[in-house]
Amino acid sequence: MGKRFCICECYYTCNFFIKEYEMHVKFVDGEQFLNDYRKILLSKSCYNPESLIPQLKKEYNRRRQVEALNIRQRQCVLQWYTPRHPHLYTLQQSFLDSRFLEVVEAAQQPDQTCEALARLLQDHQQRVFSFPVFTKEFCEMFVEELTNYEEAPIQKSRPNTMNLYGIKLDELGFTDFVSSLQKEYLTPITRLLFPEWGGGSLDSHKAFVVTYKDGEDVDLSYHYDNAEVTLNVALNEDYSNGELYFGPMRSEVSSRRFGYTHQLGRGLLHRGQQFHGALPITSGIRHNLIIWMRSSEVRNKLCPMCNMTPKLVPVKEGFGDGFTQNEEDVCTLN
Ligand SMILES: O=C(O)CCC(=O)C(=O)O
Ligand SMILES: [Fe+2]
Repeated sequence: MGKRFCICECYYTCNFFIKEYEMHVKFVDGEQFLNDYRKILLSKSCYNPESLIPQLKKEYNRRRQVEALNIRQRQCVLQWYTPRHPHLYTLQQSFLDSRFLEVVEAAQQPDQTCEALARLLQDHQQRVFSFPVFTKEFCEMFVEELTNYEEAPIQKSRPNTMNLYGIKLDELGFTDFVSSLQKEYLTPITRLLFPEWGGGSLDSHKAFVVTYKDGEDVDLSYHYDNAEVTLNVALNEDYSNGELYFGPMRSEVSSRRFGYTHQLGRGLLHRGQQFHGALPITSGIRHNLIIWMRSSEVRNKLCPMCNMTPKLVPVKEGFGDGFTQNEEDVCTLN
């Protein structure tokens, strides 16, 4: 039976990020917004919450048209953008660190256990693991490709509401690359490390590159991802500070924190619902590849963004937000 990818209806009104006040809000209209948030905004010294409404309205309208915009953007890239390194767009084993290939092979052994595999990885705290992913040569060429795209006179959409700078990899044409990486190399590992988060049934992703740079974004607020499992790979290291820090899972209460310093080519795997943030960089530019990996089996039961049974809205192209619906259940009005 065919499956259609979907978003949850909450996408249209929930989790609008207000960077100045580091807040996620619900936005249906100005009246609801002021009723719900005036007090809390005042407590954060925001004396004119009305002034936030235009930017929220703009985001509300963008989300209503996002599918059409994405399709148009991709067509524009296909028509106008000349890749600097075309061979990078198809994943090749030579891009991958030999130690990563060894881990993948070990993970595929019939009797492999989570504990034995975890011993081959660097086990930080709270089930956050790291291991080499890409070669230095690949990272350098990939950053050249991203910079070339960034400089091309084409309008770009931004990764998500929290990251205002960076590149969406679907738009640039890396969807198949990321799907192969997820299916052939990462799933054998996540299947063992995160079984309860659909590590063995990851069936879609949202991948982007975050860029931190003086004068643009320099850090990232504390948050959890719209993902079951996240891979975060450092693509360069010529910058200072900008460490990642982790807190508890969304469902836990704990003030425990630990930090992680990125290393070129090294990837970090963590559960999407584990709180984390990035400290400010103080010089240079930091590029990281982020893959939000999704399991429809898990998220179809509970939307991680509204924490309710998702209200499914099918999309025409792409993975939506990783929810699925049986083709025959899709209600077609046109
Ligand atoms: O900057 C980083 O290393 C983390 C980025 C991140 O957590 C995200 O984009 O979801
Ligand atoms: Fe994140």
